[in-house]
Amino acid sequence: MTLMSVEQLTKTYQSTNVVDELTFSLEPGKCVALLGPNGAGKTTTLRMLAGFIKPTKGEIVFNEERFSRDVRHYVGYLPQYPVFHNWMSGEEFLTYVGQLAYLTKHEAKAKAAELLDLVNLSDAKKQRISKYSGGMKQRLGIAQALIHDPKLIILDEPVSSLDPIGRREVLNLIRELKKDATILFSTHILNDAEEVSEEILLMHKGKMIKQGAISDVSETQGTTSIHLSFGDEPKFIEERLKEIDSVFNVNREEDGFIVTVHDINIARSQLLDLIQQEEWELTRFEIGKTSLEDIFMKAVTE
Ligand SMILES: Nc1ncnc2c1ncn2[C@@H]1O[C@H](COP(=O)(O)OP(=O)(O)OP(=O)(O)O)[C@@H](O)[C@H]1O
Repeated sequence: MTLMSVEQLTKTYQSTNVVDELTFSLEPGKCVALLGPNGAGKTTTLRMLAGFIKPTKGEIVFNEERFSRDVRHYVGYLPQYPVFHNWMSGEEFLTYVGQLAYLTKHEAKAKAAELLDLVNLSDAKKQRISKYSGGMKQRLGIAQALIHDPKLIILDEPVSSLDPIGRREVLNLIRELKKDATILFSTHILNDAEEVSEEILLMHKGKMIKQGAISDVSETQGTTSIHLSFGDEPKFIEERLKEIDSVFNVNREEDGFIVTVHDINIARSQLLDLIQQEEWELTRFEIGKTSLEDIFMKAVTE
């Protein structure tokens, strides 16, 4: 079953399609990372999905039905630059937000306590928000997005501006939340995507250039690399390596060679046979997988 499907979603500003015919769907219970460099159109996409701006063209369908109510009933949203009333305490702020979401004061207080516990801020609930660290503010922002028990949680760059401690706190929280929620978050930091999400949507210049499970996306990119170093560089080594049929490419590096190969098992034995036969002094033989970073760089520079 699909939680949300998006078809040909487009936003045009001054005759430029900053979001250009995106089609994808979100499955319930998954954590999906929307990746892309600055200006790719991530924020604009998320704002349309969260119901804050209208698409120029295209369709957003929730739970296989046309929205019967305003999409904001189903979606919790943390903007890239959340604004808080810094003079309030975390507890006061969440109670206030709860009342804005039509909870009674009593319900709002109970919900605030539940959420403060969930985002690990119970100990700081009486502190003014102005005293919170960046990570604490982001966690409060996430709690605010959860006030009406949304089906989908959308987080715009939730960790990009945080120091390593804040980043860790928020990534841990996302990992907790994804146990029983569907999360879509944007980032330009690939490690964050690899760490907590199962799927990626990769955007560039408004277009979707790659999408799918992280494992599939890395595998479909095909090649694997082997880093080789030698004590004394053997003569004609580059030519000799290129002669091997499973070798796809050889690049010279400062400390040896990066050999990209088609089939790692065949390449490993062919390379080791050659090295043994020639008695080359091998000092390093390291297999590397194509990382999400490589895929990203390849996709955005194509
Ligand atoms: N209201 C607007 N009017 C005109 N252009 C806009 C508007 N909002 C966004 N844009 C343009 O749309 C493009 C995509 O912006 P968007 O903020 O969605 O990108 P992003 O991927 O979120 O980037 P970042 O990581 O920098 O936030 C940019 O070129 C931006 O200048």
